[in-house]
Amino acid sequence: MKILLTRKQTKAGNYISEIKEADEYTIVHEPIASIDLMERASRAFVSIFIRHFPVSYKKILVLCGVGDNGGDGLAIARMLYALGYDLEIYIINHSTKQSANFKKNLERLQNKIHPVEISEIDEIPDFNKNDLIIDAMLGAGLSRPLEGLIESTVEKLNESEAEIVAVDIPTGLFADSLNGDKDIILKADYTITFQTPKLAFVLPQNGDFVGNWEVVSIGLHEEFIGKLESRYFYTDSQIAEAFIKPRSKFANKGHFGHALMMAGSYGMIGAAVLSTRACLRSGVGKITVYAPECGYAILQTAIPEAMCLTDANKAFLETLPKLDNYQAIGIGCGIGTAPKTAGLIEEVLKQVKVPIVIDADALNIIASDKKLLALLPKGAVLTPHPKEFQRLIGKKWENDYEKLALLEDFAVSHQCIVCLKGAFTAVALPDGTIHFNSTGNAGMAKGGSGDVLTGMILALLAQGYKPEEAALLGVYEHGLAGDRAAQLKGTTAMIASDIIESIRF
Ligand SMILES: NC(=O)C1=CN([C@@H]2O[C@H](COP(=O)(O)OP(=O)(O)OC[C@H]3O[C@@H](n4cnc5c(N)ncnc54)[C@H](OP(=O)(O)O)[C@@H]3O)[C@@H](O)[C@H]2O)[C@H](O)CC1
Ligand SMILES: [K+]
Repeated sequence: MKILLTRKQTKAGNYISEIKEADEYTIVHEPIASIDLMERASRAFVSIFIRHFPVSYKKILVLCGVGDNGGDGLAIARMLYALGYDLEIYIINHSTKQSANFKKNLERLQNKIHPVEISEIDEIPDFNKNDLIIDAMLGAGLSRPLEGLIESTVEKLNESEAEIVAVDIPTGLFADSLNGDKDIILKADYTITFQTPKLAFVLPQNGDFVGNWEVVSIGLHEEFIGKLESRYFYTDSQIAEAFIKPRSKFANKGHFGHALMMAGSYGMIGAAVLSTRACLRSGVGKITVYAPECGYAILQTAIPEAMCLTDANKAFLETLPKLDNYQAIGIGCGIGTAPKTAGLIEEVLKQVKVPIVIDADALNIIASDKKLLALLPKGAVLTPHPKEFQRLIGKKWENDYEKLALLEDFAVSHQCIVCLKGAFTAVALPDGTIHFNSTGNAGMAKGGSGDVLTGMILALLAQGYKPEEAALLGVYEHGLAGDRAAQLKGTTAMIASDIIESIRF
């Protein structure tokens, strides 16, 4: 799914809103009247809302601004009222310019519900934990940080224990540009957003404001959206599943590649076990794990399906094995950063001729000797967590938007694929696009999860998936396996081995 922007810089240097353009195109070419598009959006919101909140759940306060977000609020209130919900409407008079759709929806209330107008700070009602707030104050039209009446309303809401559902975007949050440190932004518990995820929603710094969010289609013109030149994407099930290659009935193990996993050191053989097992669970034909000698008995016992080659060194990897017989190579999980291991990494980078996935200490080794960056093969898949990525680029970022710019820059300049791990793992491709992952959960923020991902990506590379596909599909399936594991064990209890046991292809 494309992530459409409300503030996109054109080649000429000015800014446009892709969402507004898609809106206008839909209105003219579907065709549909603007007020009917709002009706459709509001109905779509309600269809999701009623799944989460039954009629007698809580008293609902619908807080409306006077633009189209407020118009949505009025239409949503009318629809929920007709379904029997107990609600009050408050209009926050932040401006004297009411939008045409807002006015029309005010008329459509037909005196059935009488909105309370709020024009002064002392008229803002009290909010408490038995209230369910629908935030329709401001959405995609936010043009400056909050101030005055609307800022005070949001402050009061944030201090209350009321439960909050935002319409489209929590009030005060810029959809795809940086808020100031001191900006007041509504802390929503849920956000139901229209048509496209907003870039702000996938950035960790905004997690407190957006809460759990869901996208609902409002039927904007697909062909128009298809033609937009987007830089940001959201990997949903439709995109990920389209990559999956079916296994032919007459296939044999030779069709699915022979992978080499170079992993482990004394005290970290577990990383070799996890990554190798995850690789096997992800469809590889054969795997050889190359580990220091101390890992031999452990690996042969723990993973009978894998072949094991050992380095002469007992404790860490030192000597380059033959790389000829493999379709893909994985390197880095638990290898440590001994100087001799660093020498091995340099040799691998110089000699590798097949797709490669590089993780953990292999990345740290590259980061500590920047000349190795020049040896990164085109199309290499790198799987750093944020600290490892900071070491690679040699600097810290001030905010998540700067992080995205650095990520894009790195992937383009090194022509490689970077999977920056975290909630909504960001996969940057050599063409400069960034693809945020839709699966996964906080239970995966534990030792070993990254080793599992490396193994999964290695398996896909060995099976002949293009590096871009292997990264996007691997990250998606890894998160999905994590979500299944969380259902079985809970996010606190689940461990990396549970993720492996939940891989399903
Ligand atoms: N395609 C879609 O997704 C659709 C979305 N819909 C809904 O429409 C809103 C966007 O509506 P819009 O009218 O463009 O914008 P808002 O309602 O968010 O706000 C506009 C008004 O707010 C004023 N404004 C802006 N910033 C501030 C501020 N910091 N403090 C106070 N007031 C502010 C702005 O005034 P100006 O002075 O800047 O002119 C406007 O008056 C979208 O979010 C969806 O909810 C449609 O329903 C269907 C299609
Ligand atoms: K809102």
